Amino acid sequence: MQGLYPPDMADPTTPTVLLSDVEIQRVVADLAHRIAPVIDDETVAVVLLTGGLWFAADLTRALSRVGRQVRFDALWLASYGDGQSSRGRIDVHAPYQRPIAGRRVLILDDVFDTGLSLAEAVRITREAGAADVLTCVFARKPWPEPRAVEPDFVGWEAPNRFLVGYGLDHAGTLRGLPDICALD
Ligand SMILES: O=P(O)(O)OC[C@H]1O[C@H](OP(=O)(O)OP(=O)(O)O)[C@H](O)[C@@H]1O
Ligand code: HPA
Repeated sequence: MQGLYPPDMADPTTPTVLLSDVEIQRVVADLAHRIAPVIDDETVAVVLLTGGLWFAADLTRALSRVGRQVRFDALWLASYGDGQSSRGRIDVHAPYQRPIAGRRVLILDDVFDTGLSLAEAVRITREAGAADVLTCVFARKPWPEPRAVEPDFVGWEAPNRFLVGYGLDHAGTLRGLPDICALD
């Protein structure tokens, strides 16, 4: 890929579009309708940085449009580094900014793959004293065995391919693609 977007079909390394930005916004709006009845304005939406940023920005605005003005915080976790498979160890780069003890928390992430990142986020959140922990991922990838924690809300069941765009990166690149694409 030569930095061109939309894709140059003659380039064999061009990411294949799996879900367009228009379809992404439909999925986000649908998630907001499903989530709104189980949260209130005291709920803390928590983005898992870095990849969850784009989804969390869209979902919190979609929630606002259906009447939910959530609080907001971030947890900065990393497990993939620059590779295409999980290192199996989660590094916590930044903890919560504000106390969440006694609050309902809605954890938001771009993709659920091995499930390790979400499980660690849930563990940290419970340990910080949250009253209740809900989880929502934009995309869930298939996995051969049961994962420790399944998300409460899933926007899109993704194929088992390496995804980029809408926050998903390849070694820090391609997060800003408006569509979700497969690189393999
Ligand atoms: O279910 P898992 O196998 O844990 O994979 C999902 C996690 O992997 C990515 O994060 P990454 O560690 O690459 O950091 P990033 O958010 O900076 O991309 C993604 O944003 C999820 O948080
Ligand atoms: O398919 C993926 N793409 C980018 N980052 C990821 N982290 C887990 N799975 C993926």
